[in-house]
Amino acid sequence: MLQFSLSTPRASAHAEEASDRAPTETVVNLANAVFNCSQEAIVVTDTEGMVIAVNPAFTTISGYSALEVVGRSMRSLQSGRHRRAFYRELWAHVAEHGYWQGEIWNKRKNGKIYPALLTLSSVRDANGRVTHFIGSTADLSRIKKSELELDHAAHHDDLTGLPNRRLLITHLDRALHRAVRQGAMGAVLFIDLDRFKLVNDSLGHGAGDELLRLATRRLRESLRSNDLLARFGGDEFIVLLEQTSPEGAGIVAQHVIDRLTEPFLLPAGEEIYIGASIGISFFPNDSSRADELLQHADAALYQAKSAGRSTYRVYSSDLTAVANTRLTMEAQLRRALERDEFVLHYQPLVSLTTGRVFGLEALIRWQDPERGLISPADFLPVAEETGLIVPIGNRMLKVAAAQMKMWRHSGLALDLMAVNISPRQFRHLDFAGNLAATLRETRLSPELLELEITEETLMDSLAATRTTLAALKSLGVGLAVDDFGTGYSSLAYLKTLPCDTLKIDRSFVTDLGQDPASEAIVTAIIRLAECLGLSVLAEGIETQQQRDILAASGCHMGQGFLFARAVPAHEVPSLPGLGRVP
Ligand SMILES: Nc1nc2c(ncn2[C@@H]2O[C@H](COP(=O)(O)O[C@H]3[C@@H](O)[C@H](n4cnc5c(=O)[nH]c(N)nc54)O[C@@H]3COP(=O)(O)O)[C@@H](O)[C@H]2O)c(=O)[nH]1
Repeated sequence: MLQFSLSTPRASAHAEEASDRAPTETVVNLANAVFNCSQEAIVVTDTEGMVIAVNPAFTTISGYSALEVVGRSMRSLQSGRHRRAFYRELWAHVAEHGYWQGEIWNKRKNGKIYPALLTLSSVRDANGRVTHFIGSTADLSRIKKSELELDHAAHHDDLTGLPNRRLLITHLDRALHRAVRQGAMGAVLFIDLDRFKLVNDSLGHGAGDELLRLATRRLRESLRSNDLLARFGGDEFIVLLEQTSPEGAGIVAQHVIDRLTEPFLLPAGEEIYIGASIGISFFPNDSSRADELLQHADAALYQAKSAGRSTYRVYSSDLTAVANTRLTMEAQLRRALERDEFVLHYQPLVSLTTGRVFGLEALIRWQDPERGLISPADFLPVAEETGLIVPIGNRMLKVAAAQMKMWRHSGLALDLMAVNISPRQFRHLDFAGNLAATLRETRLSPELLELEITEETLMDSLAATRTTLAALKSLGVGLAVDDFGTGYSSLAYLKTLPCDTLKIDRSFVTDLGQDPASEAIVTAIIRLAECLGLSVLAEGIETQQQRDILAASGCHMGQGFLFARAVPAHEVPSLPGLGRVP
């Protein structure tokens, strides 16, 4: 162990003070202990920079033993990363202030360069003459590594490793400046995975995460190495293309869609089909602000989704108006939900042979205080798109169940309350639990409630549908396939679902008596229902002729304007054909 006694003026003064209280030998021993036990590398040089002593921490950090460096010039230990001017300034500071502190690059014996915090002090004798220099360095490699890791974590997405929204904005800002400077065109592609939420909701978040990783890989493979791919959040990705053209961006968008439309094989063996919709905005033409460009691409994405998904759309200024309307509508729907402005109207379900009203279909309306009664076609698409349909639908389910309970209690001869369930509501993880709570709260017998689920929703994700239907069925409610005939039902699959009723879509009923093809389809649906042991009900009956054809073909239940339009709750007790329990 090297022995070294500190002898700076301050140290001397302290030593003298201390000598009044403790023997000088003790102070020297303490100084030795500090020198030898310090975790910082300490190097003592003479005024020419020749190393006189180093402590054990120096050996640990640098890899040099004391024997290897003592007697050598400090210069031989420099990293070579700093210019001469840097050292000139450093020594000038030491000369003026007696010390210098700052970050510096050092070199280990194995040649590796590492960052260190150096404190360099001059040591003066009793006459104020500089006798030595002491350099004390703390190795900053670990701290720097943590800083880098933290920086990476703050700017990248954990799951996919892609740049996150923050880093994207930084890149987009720079790309915008470059485009303006160079007079070039760039594009922002806003990508949303189609049907991703369905996978997440039905197969769980683990499967969803895996799908996002696989999708990321495909996206990377679809792009050039200098295109930026970022995860914007959830199932949304952004691609930033520089030096491109409308044709070029269109080709990239189509290629991305094609690649994401190919099936994905999850590790658990499920084969998943998703696809993607893309909105494109161009810079600097559409905007020279990053946030606006993203908004524009998002508006175009909305158009792509509305156009049937798995396609792309390019932003045009008219889209801003459309997006604004959608945003306004979303805010209005939220407020309407808070203020309880959604109401149900009820359309009678009628026996085609006797004309008796045996049930009701609950149909939502928005009672806006200023605009009056708003039809579901005008607000349900936005409610579905934004997910607001879940709380709205659940509220309506509860209102319908409570109302049915009350009407039954008051003696109305009603055997069925049919309620429409939206695709998103049906796929929501908590749907069956919510329904169970509604049945408990309203104390309605479950067999009096029938859930109408469209054929399209049922055919969307077969495995998940089966699980949800089984959960609903176990609660004892009835299940009807709504708009039957408009989807692409696999009859083999339909046979295995626990459904009770097929509702023939209005489009086939409308043409009855005029179009033999519609008559043939309706007859086929009625026969199919018979074979599957299901009830059949025809929607949209408007004429006596339609009613007669349906009844003659074996369909004995129906609804439509011929009998009654949907009416507010207070009109239900006086509906013609609605009896009372004797
Ligand atoms: N998720 C939910 N969806 C709902 C809810 N309430 C309604 N809806 C869906 O909105 C769509 C439009 O509904 P609406 O404007 O109420 O139209 C219904 C009937 O008024 C209409 N109908 C009934 N008979 C006739 C007829 O003879 N002619 C004619 N032109 N239209 C008629 O059909 C609609 C009922 O359709 P269906 O549900 O398929 O039985 C509609 O798709 C509703 O499903 C809700 O609470 N939640």
